[in-house]
Amino acid sequence: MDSSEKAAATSSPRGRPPRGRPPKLQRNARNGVGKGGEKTPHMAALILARGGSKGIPLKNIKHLAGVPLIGWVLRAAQDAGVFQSIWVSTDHDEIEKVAKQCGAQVHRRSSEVSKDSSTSLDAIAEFLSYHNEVDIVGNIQATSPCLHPSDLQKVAEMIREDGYDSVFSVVRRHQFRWSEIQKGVSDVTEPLNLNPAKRPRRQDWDGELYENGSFYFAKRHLIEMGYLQGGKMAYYEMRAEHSVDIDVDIDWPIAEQRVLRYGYFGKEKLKEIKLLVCNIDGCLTNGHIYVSGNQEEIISYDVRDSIGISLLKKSNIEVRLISERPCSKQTLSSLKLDLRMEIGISNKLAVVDEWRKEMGLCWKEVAYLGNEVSDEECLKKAGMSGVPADACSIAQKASGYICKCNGGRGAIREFAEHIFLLMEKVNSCQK
Ligand SMILES: CC(=O)N[C@H]1[C@H]([C@H](O)[C@H](O)CO)O[C@](OP(=O)(O)OC[C@H]2O[C@@H](n3ccc(N)nc3=O)[C@H](O)[C@@H]2O)(C(=O)O)C[C@@H]1O
Repeated sequence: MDSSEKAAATSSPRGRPPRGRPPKLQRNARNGVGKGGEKTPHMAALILARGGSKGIPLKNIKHLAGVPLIGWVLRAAQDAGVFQSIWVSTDHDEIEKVAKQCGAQVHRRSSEVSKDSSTSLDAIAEFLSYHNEVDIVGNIQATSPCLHPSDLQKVAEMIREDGYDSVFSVVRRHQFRWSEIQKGVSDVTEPLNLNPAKRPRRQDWDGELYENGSFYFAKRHLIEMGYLQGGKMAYYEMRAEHSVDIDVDIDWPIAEQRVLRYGYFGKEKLKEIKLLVCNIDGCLTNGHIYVSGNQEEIISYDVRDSIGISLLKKSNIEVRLISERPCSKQTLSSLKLDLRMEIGISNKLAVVDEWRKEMGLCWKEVAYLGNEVSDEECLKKAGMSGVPADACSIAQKASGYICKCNGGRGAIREFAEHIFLLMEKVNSCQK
């Protein structure tokens, strides 16, 4: 358990009696806690991802730190191990494709619940009307990408064990609020949650709880009555650093930094990278080969990539090249990259495995940049994996990072920077 997970486990969910309109629900047998051998209620994770988004076009699948936005929460949901099914509800073909690549099932929703004016509740209710098997829905918002499986496990327990009907995420803030000055109504402001004569210090004040939009869990009956929050309600308090809400486009770069520092990168702990293996055609080059009259191969590469390679070497990360095609060694050596390479390799996994054993490394210490079907196994095994933006979909699916740059056009340099960023994360966790 890393330090962030440990603190998340100590987050304090506290139940509050419902106030105001939401009705109190009767616990029924179907949603019961499993006494007397009843079947475990079906808890479905549901990520709403419509195609039209206000600020950022196709926001839900835009790459954030190399991963499509929905990919971050899908990974957390999958690794939480508490859901009987994991769904993306969308009205868009491209989002459907990406959701399936990320391992989710897809509910194609109607245009009525995909409008700018449609609420999340409309879309969740529609999903439920098509899925009778689902008893509890965990609506996880892709716009909060720093979610961890441990958060979801805790909430599932609150619903299954403690009998809550609905649980939603909140974050604690220490913010002083002031009333609005409104022309003709009031021309002065008043403190709303502080006494200016006794301004509390941060450590003397518990702050206030705000919905942070990360997730909303609710039982079927509640949603069918038109509520996402109600019945026996509780909140789940998330750590402030995990609480990210991408609302407007200026939130995007902040979220990217946050996710690199505090996001969830999978079950296996990241290790320091010692070797980067890079496929030649389509990663080092753009895949084009020009053949001269005397059968000489001419390839092109990007100087940014050779800079990336020297930066990696300076950081003591060895770089090696591999290729399925018997490329011209003469052409490659004229690039003066001074890298060890193996060409004409039908089984890349066997070669990379040999290399890592020779260097005394485990797979977690190996990074792999590939773009083809023949790279799939290495991408899956490597501690860090990346593909250029124009890699084939099989390689993209197997990879943890999708570059913005194409192969032969800066992808190595970009992947190198991603490795350096993650190395900072590894090192800061070790301190
Ligand atoms: C559960 C709920 O009410 N969510 C609303 C949230 C929530 O109140 C805040 O996050 C709290 O901080 O606010 C909204 O949040 P937003 O518009 O960013 O939507 C959050 C995510 O849900 C998807 N979505 C939303 C509504 C809908 N009918 N279909 C969808 O696919 C979006 O694409 C996005 O990935 C808002 O800003 O108006 C609209 C959302 O509907």
